[in-house]
Amino acid sequence: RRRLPPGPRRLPVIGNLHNIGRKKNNPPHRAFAALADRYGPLVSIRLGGVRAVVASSSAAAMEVLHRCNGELAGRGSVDAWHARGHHAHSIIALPPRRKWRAMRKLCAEEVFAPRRLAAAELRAAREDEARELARAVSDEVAAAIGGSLPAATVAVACAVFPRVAGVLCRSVFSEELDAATARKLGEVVREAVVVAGTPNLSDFFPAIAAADVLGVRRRMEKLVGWTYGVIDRQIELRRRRRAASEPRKNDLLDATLDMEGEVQGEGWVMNRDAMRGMFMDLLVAGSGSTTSTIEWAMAELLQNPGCMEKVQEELKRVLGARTHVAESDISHLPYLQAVVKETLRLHPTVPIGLNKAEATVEIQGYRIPKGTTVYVNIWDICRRAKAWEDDPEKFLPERFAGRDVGFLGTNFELIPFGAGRRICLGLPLAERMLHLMLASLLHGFEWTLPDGQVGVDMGEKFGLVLSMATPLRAVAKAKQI
Ligand code: HEM
Repeated sequence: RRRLPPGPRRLPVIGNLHNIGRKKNNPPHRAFAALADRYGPLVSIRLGGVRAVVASSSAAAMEVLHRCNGELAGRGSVDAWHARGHHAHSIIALPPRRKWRAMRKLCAEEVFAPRRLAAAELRAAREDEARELARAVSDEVAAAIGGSLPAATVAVACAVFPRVAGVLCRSVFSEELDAATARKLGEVVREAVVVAGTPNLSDFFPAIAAADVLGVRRRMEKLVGWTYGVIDRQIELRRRRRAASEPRKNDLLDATLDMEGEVQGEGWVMNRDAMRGMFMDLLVAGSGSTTSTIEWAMAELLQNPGCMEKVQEELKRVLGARTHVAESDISHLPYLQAVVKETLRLHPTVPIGLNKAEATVEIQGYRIPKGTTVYVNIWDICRRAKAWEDDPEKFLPERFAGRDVGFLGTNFELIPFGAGRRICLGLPLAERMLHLMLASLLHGFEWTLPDGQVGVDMGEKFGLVLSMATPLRAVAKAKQI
């Protein structure tokens, strides 16, 4: 008999909103995991006026992101993305039709294609930003020693964010941001991912979305407006340079300006709004998730001194007397790669995938009607999958030794970047930045917890990006290489 997946009892009007609420210590990915414990890998819920299904096993994820992906690659609606009409030009928010395809293709060709990533100037930019990260920490250590302290206490995400933003801006605009703008962008991104990711009444009761009861859209408008301002300045700068016949940069910005004003099919035009939408997605989606992953990795290593020692020994062995890490080193650093995989497994910074059924499909014998929001609980799958039954909650990079399990979207027990048609667009760049920046932090310094601190607060701050609730501060001491 065709039927919906099982699920908890619904209350009038709110449905199951009380099951995912805004309760502290019970963010949606954990609340969904609790429902999966009780009802199985496919759970039916109703969130206000929205019918939804949560997929929480690698087998269910494979159905959603592979077998039925043609029908399930739609995007659930997030009202915050409507701020300043951003959703109409956002790769993240657009339905999987021609405009979304064209924008993805353009970014893939101009930024993320192997040929572009291998270009000498872009590789140099990434290595340069990783060196800058080490230099910024060194400066803090030197200042502490100058002030007669033996080492510096570093706010890890604050040190990493400007360098990640630097890579993104250099990859997209061939420009760096000045220090003040990079710092402010860090604050804006941190706020935007929480504002846009927190459960919002407007998402569950679309009929009253225009009232913006919780003020989410209004808050988002300010953040989007500020980021558009940064993007507009880059566009204007390039326009002036092109008008002055300066040499082309042949980057994504040049490619979009070449297309400006042209009708691209389905009636959409490459104009300033389309550029703003596309560039903002790359800056915001790329910077927050990458920075938080590096911060989680450092937090895990600080609490697992054996792993810290092992990864630093590997770096020392492979790099020898060299002080800086090159991208070509990464393939010789299998333990570092395992540390990154294990971090992404335990702390996938995009914890929940947000799909929408564009047609009715059948999954594991259940019927998923057209229009259903299909959540993929990436966080739960990465901890629950049978493949991790050997203490899945433990940080254990060794579990990857001799195992051909990657995060490229083919092993459904490890899908921190999603899979299928909407797999993370920035994956190839994220992968490079994660290894390079983490290696730079680990190779140059001894890291410990601040004096008197026992353990790290691993509490999570839920949003579009799952970050550390208490930003990590760690003590860096220059290392003899
Ligand atoms: C550790 C870093 C990152 C993680 C864990 C991550 C994870 C994800 C995930 C899970 C998705 C959703 C996939 C789905 O809907 O099924 C996604 C989408 C996306 N990511 Fe990433 N991401 C990271 C870095 C980046 C970077 C560096 C960029 C760009 C510079 C980027 C750009 C995007 C975009 C544009 C999308 C939307 C794709 C679409 O809807 O078609 N991400 N990412």
